Amino acid sequence: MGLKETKPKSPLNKSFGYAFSGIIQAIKSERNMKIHVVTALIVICFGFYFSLSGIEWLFILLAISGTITLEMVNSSIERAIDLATDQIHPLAKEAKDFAAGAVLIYAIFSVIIGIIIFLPKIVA
Ligand SMILES: Nc1ncnc2c1ncn2[C@@H]1O[C@H](COP(=O)(O)OP(=O)(O)OP(=O)(O)O)[C@@H](O)[C@H]1O
Repeated sequence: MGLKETKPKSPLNKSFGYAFSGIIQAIKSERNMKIHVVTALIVICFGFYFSLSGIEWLFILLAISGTITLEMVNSSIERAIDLATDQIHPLAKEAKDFAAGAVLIYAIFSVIIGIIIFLPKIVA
């Protein structure tokens, strides 16, 4: 019998606790997470300064939450691969590079959203 069958399910409050500690641990241990969180706080301050509309906030919050979420998934994929093998393997490389590519695509999309929303307000 594997760990999955023997381990009882965690109560909901404990699961939330694990999730929150995962977020804190990711911010503490990942340089990119720190960059994303600081950038997000700066963008949110700009958002209040420029009194963004509801739709504009929606896009900004989607960009921020999507980037941070993908960065966490990328970091967990990196850890899972490092745990699975310490060998150099083309599949390990692809898995890590695909995950990093996913973050990059969303980050570029987020920068474009930021430019579309903030640039006209800054130049006005
Ligand atoms: N086991 C492996 N086999 C083959 N290539 C690997 C392996 N581990 C890492 N790589 C290559 O090295 C790159 C860097 O891997 P690493 O685990 O150091 O991530 P990183 O880019 O430093 O991540 P971060 O800076 O977010 O911690 C990967 O994107 C991949 O191309």
